[in-house]
Amino acid sequence: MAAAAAGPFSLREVLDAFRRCVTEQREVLLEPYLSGWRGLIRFLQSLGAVFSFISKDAVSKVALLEAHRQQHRFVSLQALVQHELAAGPAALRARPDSGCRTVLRLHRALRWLQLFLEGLRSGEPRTSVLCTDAYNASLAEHHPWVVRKAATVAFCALPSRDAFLEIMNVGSAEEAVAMLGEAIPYIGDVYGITQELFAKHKLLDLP
Ligand SMILES: CCCCCCCCCCCCC/C=C/[C@@H](O)[C@H](COP(=O)(O)O)NC(=O)CCCCCCCCCCCCCCC
Repeated sequence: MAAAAAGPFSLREVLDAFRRCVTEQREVLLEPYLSGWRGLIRFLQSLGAVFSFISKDAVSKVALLEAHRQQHRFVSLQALVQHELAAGPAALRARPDSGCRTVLRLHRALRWLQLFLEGLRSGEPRTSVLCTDAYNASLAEHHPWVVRKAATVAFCALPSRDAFLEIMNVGSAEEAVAMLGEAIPYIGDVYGITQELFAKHKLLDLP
């Protein structure tokens, strides 16, 4: 898979990617955005086969966006949205493979990530509880019952908080928590800009 880089996951690369995302003009750059997602997917894949139905969906969405990015040479999320909106809102809503509806799915997952990382940082030891709470406050309302059920079952297989902090590969638990504190605002910034962009163009409910 071209999306996967070699070597073990490190939270640092995800932090770096999301840090590179936002320009001075408050645009979201697609290349680091998709790199950040590739890093997250690699992490998810390292957690085992129970999560493969989730990582497969994320992989296909990142691949679709990467193809759009290369085909149209989009630099930013704003350019992608503008390009797809030019065909008219009705045409955009009718496209099951649009970049906008695909970004929207990842965007909702980014909110999950933000909440989950905040939870990890807070010290709650039960990662499955953190994960379920973050999911219920973000993605769950957009998923049908069967997906919610499968997700909730998978969350029970999550490693403990200590194991989680360790596989982030940034050193001690304290260092991992410190890096979470650094990463969360960057992720929140990308989330906030995307949310505003999609709200402005009434794209938050794209089917
Ligand atoms: C660490 C535990 C990981 C738990 C992941 C939590 C998110 C749970 C998502 C469950 C999605 C189930 C798969 C199916 C999804 C699709 O139905 C659904 C709708 O798509 P459609 O409109 O094209 O049909 N897709 C989505 O909503 C997009 C889901 C994307 C999930 C990406 C999750 C990446 C998680 C990365 C974990 C990294 C943890 C990092 C800690 C340092």
